[in-house]
Amino acid sequence: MELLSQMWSLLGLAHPYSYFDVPEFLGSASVDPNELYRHVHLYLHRRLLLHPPLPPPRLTLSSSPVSFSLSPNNSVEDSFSGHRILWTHHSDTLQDSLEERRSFSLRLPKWHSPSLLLPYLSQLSAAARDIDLSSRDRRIYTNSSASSHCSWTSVPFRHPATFLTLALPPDLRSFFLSDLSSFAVGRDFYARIGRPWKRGYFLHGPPGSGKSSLIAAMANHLAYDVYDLELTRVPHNSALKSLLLQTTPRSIIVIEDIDCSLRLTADRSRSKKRKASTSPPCSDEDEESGERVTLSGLLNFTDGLWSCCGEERIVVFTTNYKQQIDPALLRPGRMDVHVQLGPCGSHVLREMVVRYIGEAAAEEMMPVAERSLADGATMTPAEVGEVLLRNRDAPETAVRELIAELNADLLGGSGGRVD
Ligand SMILES: Nc1ncnc2c1ncn2[C@@H]1O[C@H](COP(=O)(O)OP(=O)(O)OP(=O)(O)O)[C@@H](O)[C@H]1O
Repeated sequence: MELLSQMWSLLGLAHPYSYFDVPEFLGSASVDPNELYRHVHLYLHRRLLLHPPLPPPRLTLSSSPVSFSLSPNNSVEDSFSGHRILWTHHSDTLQDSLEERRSFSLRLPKWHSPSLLLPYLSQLSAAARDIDLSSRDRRIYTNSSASSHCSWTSVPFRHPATFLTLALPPDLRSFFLSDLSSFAVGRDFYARIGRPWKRGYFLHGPPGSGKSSLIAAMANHLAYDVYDLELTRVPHNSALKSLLLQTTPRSIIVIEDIDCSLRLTADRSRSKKRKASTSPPCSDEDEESGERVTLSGLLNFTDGLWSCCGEERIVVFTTNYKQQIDPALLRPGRMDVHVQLGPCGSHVLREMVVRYIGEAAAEEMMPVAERSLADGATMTPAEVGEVLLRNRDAPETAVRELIAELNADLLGGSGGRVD
């Protein structure tokens, strides 16, 4: 690059473009050169796939998806704010060594380069992060046995639930879509207000009301990994901290059935009794002996000092029995969003019937079903799904069975709401 610039000045010509050794140029800015290199690589790869230049770059065919690669000294064009931008791939072999050094050089119009470079690179990094998110293989982790060294094991996460496949009351669906999306782009907001970039959801409702499916839809919507934390396998608070430290950003940490994971309420009431007697505040015996996970350990995990290691994380607690949860876990400021899921309302029921057996069946059954629902009949989405699934090739039977089950159950119910 330097050589090229010198050639232009030797020839006495006004050099129309500026070349940048990007990491050097950004030396004073807080940019990680390795991360930037990776972003440039991802971005150019996607660009080559979408806009192959002429003559086309080398095409690599293998069992994995088709991919283009840019041979050394070849360039790929981009544009930004109406200006032409050129990336060139370089590959040099170091003297006295077989090691190959690869780099990209960026060429920008000279007179605009100071104002273009940083906005262009930050746009490129944002695009690369999106590509990264949408293409990476996501995983679901679970904590392994209750040995003193707790760790996570994982498998690929391929749950099919999304906010399109789940039947939800429209206001709940739009609440989740906008709440999750604004969380995902909230880095600057959380930094500005001085809070860790995390969000807590507390989902409660009867078995089969869709709590796990909703978590899967959240993870799919954000393209996050899932850490399914089995508290009964965590031997003590230090192990809980260690597990937390091992989680990665852009993840959802889930504790299902929090009411039966631990006897947290019992811990709490014992602790209260102790406080009323002679023990000093917070002197939880279990915590002192370090023998098990306590309520205070869990609270520290959700919103204490340890909660802010790592960023862009969502914590979800679920329970079938909200009344059995210690109020300390639910007090304002602890879990940001409380959502009650329940038996199907008429909207959810209709949506499920349409999706499983078609519009005509829904038209036929909804007037009768709505009367039963108004009279207090309840069925959870899981119960409705079961009837529809086993009769998916016989819509008339499905309708008949659903109406019969609704009439057999005349208790009250809602369809789900944000508390
Ligand atoms: N809103 C929904 N739309 C479509 N199907 C649903 C919905 N909610 C639940 N289901 C179906 O019901 C079944 C059970 O759902 P899920 O496991 O999410 O419920 P849950 O509330 O987590 O139950 P549990 O408390 O027993 O763990 C799943 O097969 C799921 O596909």
